[in-house]
Amino acid sequence: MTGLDTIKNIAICAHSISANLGNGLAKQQVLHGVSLDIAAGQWTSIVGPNGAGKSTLLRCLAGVLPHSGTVSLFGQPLQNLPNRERARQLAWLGQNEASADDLTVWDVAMLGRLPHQAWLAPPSSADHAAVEQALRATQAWEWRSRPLGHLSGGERQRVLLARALAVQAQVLLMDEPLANLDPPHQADWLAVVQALVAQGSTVVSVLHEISMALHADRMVVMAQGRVTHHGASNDASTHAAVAEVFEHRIAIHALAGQWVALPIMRRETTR
Ligand SMILES: Nc1ncnc2c1ncn2[C@@H]1O[C@H](COP(=O)(O)OP(=O)(O)OP(=O)(O)O)[C@@H](O)[C@H]1O
Repeated sequence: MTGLDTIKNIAICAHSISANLGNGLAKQQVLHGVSLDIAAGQWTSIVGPNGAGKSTLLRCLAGVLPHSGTVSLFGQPLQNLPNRERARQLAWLGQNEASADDLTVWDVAMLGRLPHQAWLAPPSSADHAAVEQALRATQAWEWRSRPLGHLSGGERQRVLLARALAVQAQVLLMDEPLANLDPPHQADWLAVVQALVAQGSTVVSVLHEISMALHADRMVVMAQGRVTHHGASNDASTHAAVAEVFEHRIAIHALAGQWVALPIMRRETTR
C-alpha cells in the first residue's frame, strides 16, 4: 500500500516490473515483479544496499531498459508515448553518464532542449533562457564556454544536472546525482530539488547518502531486486525498513531538526 489513491496523484505507476541483465549463462533476473506508485509533485528517494536493483528499477521507470510489466506516466503507458513527448515529460540524469568531452558546457546543457526543438531549427529564446537558468541553478554558468572534458568530476556532474534541469520536464529521474559533489554542492542540489518540488515537479532519485535521502517526501527501500518498503521518509516504519536492508549497520537519529543516518562499526568479537 502506498497511500496514493487517485490517478492524478500518481506520476509514475509501475506494475509487475521484472528485468534481466547480462547475456547467455551470465544472464540473471535483477528485478522480481516490482509494483510501485510514485507520487506526483513529491520527491521520492530509492535506497538500498549495493546490487539491490535501484539503478535497474530507475532505468525501467525511465523506459531506457527492456523489462516485462508496465510503466505508466500520468496514466499513459510509456510505450504509447512518442519518444519526443516522453523526453519532454521525463528528464533523466544517469550514473557515470558519457557525454561528448569536446562540447562546451553551454552546448551540453542545450542538449536538454532537443525534445523541444524542431528538426534543424536553431535554439529559441525559450531554449536560451532555460539553459541559462539551469546553468545558474547548478553554479555552472561561469564555465559555459569551457569544454566539458576540462572539468573535474563534480563540476561535470553539475553540468549534467543542468542538462537535465534544462528539459523543464514534469518528472526528473536521477541516479546517484550527488556523485563527486562536495558537501556545499550537495546542499545546493537539495535546494534545487526542493524548489522543483515546490513548483509541482516530481523527482525520483537513487541515493547512497541516506541522510540526504531522508530529506525526501517518500522513500522506496529495496533489497535483492524487490521493494521491501515504501513510505514517508519521516515515518518510523520507513526508518526501520532502511535499517533492516542495511543489516542494522546504520542508525537513524534526529539531529538539529533533521534525520541523520550514521554508519555502525562492526563490533569486534573477543575470545
Ligand atoms: N550488465 C549486467 N549484467 C549482469 N548483471 C548486472 C549487470 N548490471 C548490473 N547487474 C547486476 O544487477 C544487480 C542490480 O544492479 P543495480 O545496478 O541495479 O543495483 P544498485 O542497487 O543500483 O547497486 P549500487 O548501489 O551498487 O549502484 C546487481 O547484482 C548487479 O551485479
